[in-house]
Amino acid sequence: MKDIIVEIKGLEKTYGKNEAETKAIQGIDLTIAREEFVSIVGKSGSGKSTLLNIIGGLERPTSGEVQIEGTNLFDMKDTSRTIFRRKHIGYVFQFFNLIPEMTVYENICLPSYLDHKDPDEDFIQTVMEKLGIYEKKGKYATELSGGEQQRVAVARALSLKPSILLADEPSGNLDKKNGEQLLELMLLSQRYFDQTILLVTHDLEIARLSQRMIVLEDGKIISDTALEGEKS
Ligand SMILES: Nc1ncnc2c1ncn2[C@@H]1O[C@H](COP(=O)(O)OP(=O)(O)OP(=O)(O)O)[C@@H](O)[C@H]1O
Repeated sequence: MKDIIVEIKGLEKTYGKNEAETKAIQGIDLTIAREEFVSIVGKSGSGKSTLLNIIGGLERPTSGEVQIEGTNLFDMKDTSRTIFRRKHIGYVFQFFNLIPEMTVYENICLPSYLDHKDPDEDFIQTVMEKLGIYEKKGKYATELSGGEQQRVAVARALSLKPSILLADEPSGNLDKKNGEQLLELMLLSQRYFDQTILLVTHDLEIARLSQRMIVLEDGKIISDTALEGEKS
């Protein structure tokens, strides 16, 4: 039995009340093994982002349990959860959320600064080299192309060596070529840094490159399929 890194039981998330009530997640049980690359697909409004945000500790479920590396994410205080998240989980958003007034290097080090830690310079250099952005280190985020900004966002998500990388439509704003390149980078990062990756995408071609595809509909898992993926 492989080591389990994410374990979700009886997850429910309801937004609003009465007529405005939306059941975004309706009873999800899910187990993810260490170093798995899982894609989450489904129509708009099926609950993909909500699920990812709950796993990432950004949103609290209405009921149910989320264990990350054996720790119950919502049993701890908000401040402890913030620290836990930074240590274990890297997040790549669709809109890269880079700080324009900071250089590439400073953006990548931001999670370390927030954690009052000295950035691991050697590790960050390796990540930048692997992602092909080392020579852009002193540039400002606004001086980069969309694909480069996305790679900076991935490097920032990796900077504290999280065991889990969550990515919400990371290729959503990129053209096909850059979207595929980003996927390759994520596969590379999975290999180099022994990561578990959860990727939300509406692009089935991209999802097919993962090792396991989960389909959501109306906040429920309607299929969960092992794929060949790229990793042997
Ligand atoms: N903060 C919120 N308040 C109220 N309803 C919300 C909120 N966030 C999401 N929802 C609702 O929950 C449902 C699931 O939304 P979610 O964003 O998880 O879907 P999604 O599959 O990621 O969609 P998309 O592919 O369009 O991003 C939708 O009906 C949405 O309108």
